Amino acid sequence: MAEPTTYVFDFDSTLVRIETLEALADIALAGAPDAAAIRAEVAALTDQAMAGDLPFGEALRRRLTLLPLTRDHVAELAARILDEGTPSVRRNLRFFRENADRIVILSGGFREIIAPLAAHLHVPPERVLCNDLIYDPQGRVTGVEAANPLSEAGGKPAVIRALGLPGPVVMIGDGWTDAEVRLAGAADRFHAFTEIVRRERVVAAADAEAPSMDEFLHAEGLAGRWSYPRARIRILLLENIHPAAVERLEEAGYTVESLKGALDEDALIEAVRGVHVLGVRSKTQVSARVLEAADRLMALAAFCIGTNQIDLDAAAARGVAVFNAPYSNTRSVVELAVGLTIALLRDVADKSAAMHRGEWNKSAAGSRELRGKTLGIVGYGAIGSQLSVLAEGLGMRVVFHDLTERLALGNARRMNSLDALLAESDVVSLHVDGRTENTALIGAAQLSRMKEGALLLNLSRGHVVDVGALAQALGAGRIGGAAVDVFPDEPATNADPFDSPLRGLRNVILTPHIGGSTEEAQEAIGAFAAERLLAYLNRGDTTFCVNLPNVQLAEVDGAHRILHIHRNQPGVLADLNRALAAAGLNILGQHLKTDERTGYVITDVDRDYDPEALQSLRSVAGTLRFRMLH
Ligand SMILES: NC(=O)C1=CN([C@@H]2O[C@H](COP(=O)(O)OP(=O)(O)OC[C@H]3O[C@@H](n4cnc5c(N)ncnc54)[C@H](O)[C@@H]3O)[C@@H](O)[C@H]2O)C=CC1
Ligand SMILES: O=C(O)CCC(=O)C(=O)O
Repeated sequence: MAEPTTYVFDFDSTLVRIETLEALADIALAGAPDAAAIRAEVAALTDQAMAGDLPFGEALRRRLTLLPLTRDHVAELAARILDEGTPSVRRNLRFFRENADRIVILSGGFREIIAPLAAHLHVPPERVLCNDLIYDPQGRVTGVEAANPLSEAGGKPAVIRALGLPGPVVMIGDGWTDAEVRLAGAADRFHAFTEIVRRERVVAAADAEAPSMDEFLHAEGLAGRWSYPRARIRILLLENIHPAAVERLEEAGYTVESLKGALDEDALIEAVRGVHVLGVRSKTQVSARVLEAADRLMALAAFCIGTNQIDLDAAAARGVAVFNAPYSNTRSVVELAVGLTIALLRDVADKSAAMHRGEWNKSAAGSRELRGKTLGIVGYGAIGSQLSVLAEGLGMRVVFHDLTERLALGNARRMNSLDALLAESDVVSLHVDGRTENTALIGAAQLSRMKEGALLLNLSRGHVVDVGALAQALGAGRIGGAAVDVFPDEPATNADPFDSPLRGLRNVILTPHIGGSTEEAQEAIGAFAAERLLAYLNRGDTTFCVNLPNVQLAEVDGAHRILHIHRNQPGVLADLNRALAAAGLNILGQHLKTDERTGYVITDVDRDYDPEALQSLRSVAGTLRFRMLH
C-alpha cells in the first residue's frame, strides 16, 4: 500500500494572515516615538528574507535585536492568534481536523505563538516544528535556541529530511524558505500560497500557485474531485452595491467584481459570461436574452425589493435561483413618503427655490397641515402598511386599497376599489409592486377621479403612473402637487442625463429613485442579500428565493449534499432515486419541494461513493441544474 502524503504548512502569511515579528513589533513598540521607523525596518527585513534576498537566520536575529520584546508581548499575541487565522484556513477547519495526523507545521516563527493555532487545528505538538524563544530572568527575549536548524538559513529542508517521512511530502507556504524545501529535494511538490502575500520569485519556483486553501485542497484532490474552489466562483455586482456585501462574500472565499453603474442588455450579455452569481439593483434589466448568455449563472440577487427588472420565469426555467431583500429598505421609503407629503402640503420645494433666487414670499396661502387629512395608500404590503402606522401616528386618517386580503392596521379602512380610494383621499401614495399589469395604473381617468387639488406620491415604479397625463393634470391645477421618485426611463448612471414631462412644474418634487437609498438601508440590504446568496451557495438553502421552491436547510455535516433542480413533471424523483441507487449512494436524508413549474430535491448522501457515477443524475429527464456540496 502507498505511504500516505504528508502536508507541510508554513505558518506566517499562510496559516495566519500576519507576519509574527511585525505583529510583535506593533505590540512591543506601542507608543514609542520611533515605532513607525522600527516597524518599517522589521517589515523590510521580513520581506527580504521571504523573497530570498537575505539569509533567514540573519534576518531573524536582526529583527529580534530591533525589538524590546518581552514574555508579556509574546503572550498577548498568542492570546489572539486564533483571530488571525487566514480566511480560507478558517473555512477549511474540517480538512485540518480530519487530516491532522498527515500535517506538519514548519516555521521559523515561535512556539508560543504557533501552539494555540496548532491545537485548534488538532495538529499534535510533536508535528509543530519551529523556533523556541529564549528569555533573560526579567522575561526579555534575548534570541532563539541556536541549536535549532530553523534558526538558520536552509533550516526547513534539513528539518523535513530529518523526519524521514516514508511517503510523498507536499509543502505549502508563501516564502522563499518554503520554496527551498522543494528546491533542496525535501518535498515532492511545492504550492506557493498567495492569499496573503504574493512573491513572484516564490511563485516562479513553485509547482503550483494556491490563491487560497480551497485551491490547494482542490489541486491536491483532498476535497474530492467534485468540489469547486470558492475562489473560482465569480460574483459580479452591478449598481454600486454596498461594501458590506462585497466584504461578506469575499470573506467567504468567493471572487467578487463590483461595478458602479448598471449595464445595458448588450453590455450585460458580454459581462455575464462565466459569471456564477449576479447582483443587481433596480436598473439592470435581466432579460431572457441575458439569462441565455449566462452560461454559468447559478443565482441572482436583487439588492432591493423589486424584482420586476428580472425575468423570473426565464431564470426558473434555467434553474437560476433569484433572491431579493424584501424588508431592508422599507423604513427608508416610508420616512421619505412622510417627509415628501409634508413638503408638498407646505410647498417647501418651490418656496426654497424662490429663496435661492433671492425672493422672500412669507404666506400661508395653500399651506396645510397633515393632521386630519386622508391618506390613500395603494398597495398595502410591507411599505404601504408601515406608512399607514406612521401616518396615523401623525394624525392622518388612512384608507387603503390592495388586490389581496391584507390586515388593516390601527384604524385604517380598506377600500373595495381604487376609484373609491381616489375619491376620498387628500393624498394618494402608491406602493404597489412593479408587475407589468400595473402599467399606467394611474392614468388620465384615475387622475380625474382624485379630489380637486389632491396630492400624488409615487415611490413604487415609474411605469405605474402615466407621467404625460400627470403633467397635464398638474398643469391644469386638477392635482395640487406631486412627489415622484421613480420614472419610466431612469438614467443608468449618475453621469447620464435625466428628462421627464414633469420637469419644471409647480409644486412637483422629483427625486432620483432614492426612496431606499439611505446608508442604513443599503448596508442592511448588502448584508441580507449576501447572507441569502451564501446560504444558497454553501448549503442549498432557498429561503426567500422568489422563483424557486423555498427550502430551509442546515449546514451539511458529515455528508455530501446533492442539489437537483428540475421541471415539475411526473416521475423525476423516482428516476433520480434510481440513478442514486445505481451510483451506489447511501441516502442519509432527502427533501423535495415543488411549485407549479419547478421541483427542488436535496439529498444528503454518505461520503463514500464513486464521483463518476453521479454523472448519470444530470441525464434524469427534466433536470435543470445539478450541484454537489461538501
Ligand atoms: N423608491 C424606492 O427606492 C423603492 C421602491 N420600492 C417599490 O415599492 C414596491 C412595494 O414594496 P413592498 O411594499 O415591499 O412590496 P409588497 O409586495 O410587500 O407590497 C406590494 C403590495 O401591492 C399590492 N398590489 C399590487 N398591485 C396592486 C394593484 N394594482 N392594486 C392594489 N394593490 C396592488 C400587492 O398585493 C401587495 O400587497 C416594490 O415592489 C418596489 O417596486 C421598494 C423599495 C424602494
Ligand atoms: O435603490 C435601489 O436600488 C432600488 C430600490 C427599489 O426600488 C427597490 O428596493 O425595489
